[in-house]
Amino acid sequence: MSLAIWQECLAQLKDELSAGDFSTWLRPLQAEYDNNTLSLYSPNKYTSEWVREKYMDTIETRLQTLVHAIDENQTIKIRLLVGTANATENKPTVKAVPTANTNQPWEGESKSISVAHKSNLIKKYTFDNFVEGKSNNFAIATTQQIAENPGDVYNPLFLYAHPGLGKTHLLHAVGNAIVSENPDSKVVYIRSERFVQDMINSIRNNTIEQFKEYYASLDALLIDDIHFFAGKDRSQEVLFQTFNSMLDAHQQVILTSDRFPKEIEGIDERLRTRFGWGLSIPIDPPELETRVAILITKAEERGLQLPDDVAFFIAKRLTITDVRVLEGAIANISAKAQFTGQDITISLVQDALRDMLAVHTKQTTVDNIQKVVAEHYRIKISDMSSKRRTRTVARPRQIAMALAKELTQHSLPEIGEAFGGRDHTTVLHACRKVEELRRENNDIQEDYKILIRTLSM
Ligand SMILES: Nc1ncnc2c1ncn2[C@@H]1O[C@H](COP(=O)(O)OP(=O)(O)OP(=O)(O)O)[C@@H](O)[C@H]1O
Repeated sequence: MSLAIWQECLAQLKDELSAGDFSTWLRPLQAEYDNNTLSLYSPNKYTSEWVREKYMDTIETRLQTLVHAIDENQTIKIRLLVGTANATENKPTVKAVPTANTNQPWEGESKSISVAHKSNLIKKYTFDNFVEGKSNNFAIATTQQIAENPGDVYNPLFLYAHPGLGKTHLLHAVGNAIVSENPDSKVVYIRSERFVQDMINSIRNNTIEQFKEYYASLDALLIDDIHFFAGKDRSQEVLFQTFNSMLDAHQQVILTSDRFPKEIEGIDERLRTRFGWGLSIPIDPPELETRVAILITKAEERGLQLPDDVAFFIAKRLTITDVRVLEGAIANISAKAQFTGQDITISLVQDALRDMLAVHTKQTTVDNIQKVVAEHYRIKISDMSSKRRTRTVARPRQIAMALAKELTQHSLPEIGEAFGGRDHTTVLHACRKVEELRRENNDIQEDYKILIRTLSM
């Protein structure tokens, strides 16, 4: 057995826990496997206590099930420690559960815990708990139409977005909606890695025809993270055949990727063209109001009441492009509030999110915004403060002012001051102008999004 068993366990828990809980508590654990012992290292005592209290039982049960699937007569020890792999502070807690034979291969094992032959739909991801905003309303409207008429309206549908903007959530939401409308329909969600792995196993076991038949029998196939196919020629060929026969038979296919179909490198031209045959829709990073709504919704899901001013406080500071960061923030706040028994106030939030906010504030100073925008438009930083009014300089300056307004806490007069002592009305005018330009001019809208992304990383 190898560390793969822990990875499989993590992959399962990732589907079950909220992304915030997963990335706050489980992702930071470092694992080490040696001599039939799985050691999990948490970065600090606080995380260790939380993991022990909330997740240890689940982790053990999960590992036990995985191990039993291979061999019922083995045992493994699980230790939860504070520290990193080679420098621990605490005495370990040792717990024993049955496990696999150490010499037994895990990867590619024909007994591997394949999930291809079930829907894999995660019930918690629905349209109801997907917060709508300008950044995603087109994607929501389209997927809802598909849910009502799978196979008929937009086929295939291609959703693309940066990580953490809700592609997976929407895929499950469509799947759940189709099944709830028609419980007999066969809908399958599958990650591309799993599709490839199942295909390899089928080739190895001489069951590729059954593999193809299985996909031919579905009403809807939801394939996540299609960029994973890059460079995997044989898998692309099988995907291409599967895809073609499904589209010909009006079976719904929805695919997601982190980029526009034509931009996925390492994918055969025929396949890329086919991806683009239906509709390709982006999901953009959530704007301020949507971030606020997401924070409030995620808090409600934990039974927490997040006051509006606190939600705005967080959303203005965490101008992220990955919603998991917002979920992580809520997980931290929730833990802090539970531990201390305090109400959720801005001061509690400042305390709970100290590190997160510090990292973020460092990046979103007006100076940094000016630097990043100047570099983007290849103008001098000094032109951010100069009196020059030619458009090549004035436009980027206005964009930088609008970004400063959106991403920092500075007032209009303070921003004006930072841009060569300009009046606050000039800043206000710049913000309005940029808003108008973003609506009317796609290039500016794209530039603006790229800049926000750069400044949020
Ligand atoms: N608009 C939204 N409303 C509510 N939750 C959201 C929204 N957007 C994203 N999320 C949440 O953020 C987390 C990450 O979303 P998801 O896994 O769907 O992203 P993704 O685009 O598939 O990311 P990746 O490319 O890394 O797989 C999920 O828990 C999801 O519920």
